[in-house]
Amino acid sequence: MLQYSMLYPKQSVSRRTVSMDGMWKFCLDPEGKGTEIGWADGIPQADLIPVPASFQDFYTDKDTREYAGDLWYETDVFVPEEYAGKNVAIRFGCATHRAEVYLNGVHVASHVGGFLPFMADITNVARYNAVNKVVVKINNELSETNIPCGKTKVLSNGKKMNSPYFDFFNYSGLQRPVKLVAYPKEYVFDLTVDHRINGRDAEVSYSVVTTGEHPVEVTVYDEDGREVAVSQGKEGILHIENAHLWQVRNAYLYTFTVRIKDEEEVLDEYSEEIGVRTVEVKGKDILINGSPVYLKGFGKHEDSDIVGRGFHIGVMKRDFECMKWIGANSFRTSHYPYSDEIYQMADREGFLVIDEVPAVGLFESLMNFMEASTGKKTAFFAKDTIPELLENHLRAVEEMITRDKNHACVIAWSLLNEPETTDEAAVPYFEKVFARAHELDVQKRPRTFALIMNSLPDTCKCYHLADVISMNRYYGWYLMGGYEMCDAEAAFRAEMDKWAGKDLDRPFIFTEYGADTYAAEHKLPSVMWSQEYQKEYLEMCHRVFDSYDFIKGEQVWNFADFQTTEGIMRVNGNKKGIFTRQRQPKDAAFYFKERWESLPLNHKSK
Ligand SMILES: O=C(O)[C@H]1O[C@@H](Oc2ccc([N+](=O)[O-])cc2)[C@H](O)[C@@H](O)[C@@H]1O
Repeated sequence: MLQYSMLYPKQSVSRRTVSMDGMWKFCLDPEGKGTEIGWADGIPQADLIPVPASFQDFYTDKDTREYAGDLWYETDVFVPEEYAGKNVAIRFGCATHRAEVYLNGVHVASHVGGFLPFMADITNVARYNAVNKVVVKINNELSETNIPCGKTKVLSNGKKMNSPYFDFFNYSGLQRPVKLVAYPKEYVFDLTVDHRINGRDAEVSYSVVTTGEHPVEVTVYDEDGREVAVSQGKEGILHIENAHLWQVRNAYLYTFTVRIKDEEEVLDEYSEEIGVRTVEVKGKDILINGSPVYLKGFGKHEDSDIVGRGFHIGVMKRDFECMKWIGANSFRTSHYPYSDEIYQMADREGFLVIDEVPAVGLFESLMNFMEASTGKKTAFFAKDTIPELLENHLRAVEEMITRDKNHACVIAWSLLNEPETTDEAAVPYFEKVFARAHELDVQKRPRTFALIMNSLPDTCKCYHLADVISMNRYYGWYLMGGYEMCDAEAAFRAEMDKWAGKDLDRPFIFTEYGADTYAAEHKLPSVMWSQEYQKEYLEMCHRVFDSYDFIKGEQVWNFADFQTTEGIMRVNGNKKGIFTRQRQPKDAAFYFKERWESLPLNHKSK
């Protein structure tokens, strides 16, 4: 069985989960000698550090914050006697960017890719009714053979440094919850659902994978706990009469319970909350339950003070409250799949999510700036690193879709952010990635990728593969900013006119547009970086959006200010937030609230 294909860990009559979050031992390994000198058995001189969290922002010295290389975590976990005879595993929400896991000195798991969960099966290695030592070796170096892309430099003092081909800070470590899980030998390994609406009723086709031959029963309960459908067998169709559909910002979640039965005995039971809805692209529209929607929302990051990219349940709650207040209905998980809990909350709150794989930096340049807008070619897809990169990319697509396929909130897969698309060599690479997503998703959700500034109607070789065309555009910021705004608008319209001329009969959305804004800066008349300029810039973009009927969404960059690599293009972070990093509104937030509360859900469609 695949290590990564797993249902989110939950308790039930047959399953146990115990949180392993808390203070773990932690140390850096700049010489990369830990494995050789036996750290798998236990790490030396360890500091204590919170899990989940990025390690970088706790410390007060730069060498730690900027550290590139191996880092080690260790904790003790008590495995109860009652788990003996079951499958026992440790589930890591993520380990950024690659990990080796040891239990009592024995290697139990490896994982590459920093933003998706994996399991370490410890059934045969664990000591039962005893304390067990868990050691995790993580490496946070960037390369061109793994996503996200970048490189590792060595400075003249011998220290390594990450040099990302993207702007967000390379936060790393055990950034998401870690859980000890126990489940029966014969267990529910996977559940997949697909929805069809039939008048007032819904038909949910499902398939269940188990590790044994005993019969399977699937029961659906409504929000009041009433049984509304039941079906026998590993595959089948659940008929829900008078179905309560999951709607945008008006969610309804049924509980789907899968039971493996031996006569009357329940061998395993697993429940998941699932919204019943359909997603489809038809002509220039994105349809949810057959009705057109206009996306209003954000590109986001998992990013906050102190914990960095670490999952924090309070930050998640505040983000959703801010998004509800402002009248948003959607977000993109730029530039990596987020922690599971965020999709659960989006399901509950009725948000539409564009789920993005960590394929960012597929364009060689320092932080992706400037050069990208000049039309520079880096022949990225012609490099000899491409076969290995593709393999890692395809696996991330597979792990993301496997993890997120049942979430009602997920309405599209974003398969790359701002790759180089001006070279023919990109085409076969894109074809493989797009084909894999289509093949893996039974719901056949629309696939997209975010087009960088120089991916233009006459230069982009890959847009034909996207079911929804997602544009990242910075006219009036990176191009023709400030007093040149009138030319920026003209150039923006000229590009959109060319797209219109192609008559693609497909929806376009804006997945990025934005202007860096210092929350403390006011200026009349405006200058770039002032709050007044951010609003003028946004008004210009919205004038353009509102002029084209095929534009079916706007996700401004970014929800909040976020930490980046330092450099002359960033003032201690990217300041394009509509909210500050502390999640307080800039002036533009009030402007968005007014606009989004007045735009109907079917804006520009009938
Ligand atoms: O710069 C930004 O704020 C954001 O824009 C995007 O990157 C660009 C950078 C420069 C240019 N350009 O020079 O045209 C275009 C795009 C990235 O997707 C995003 O991660 C980043 O934070």
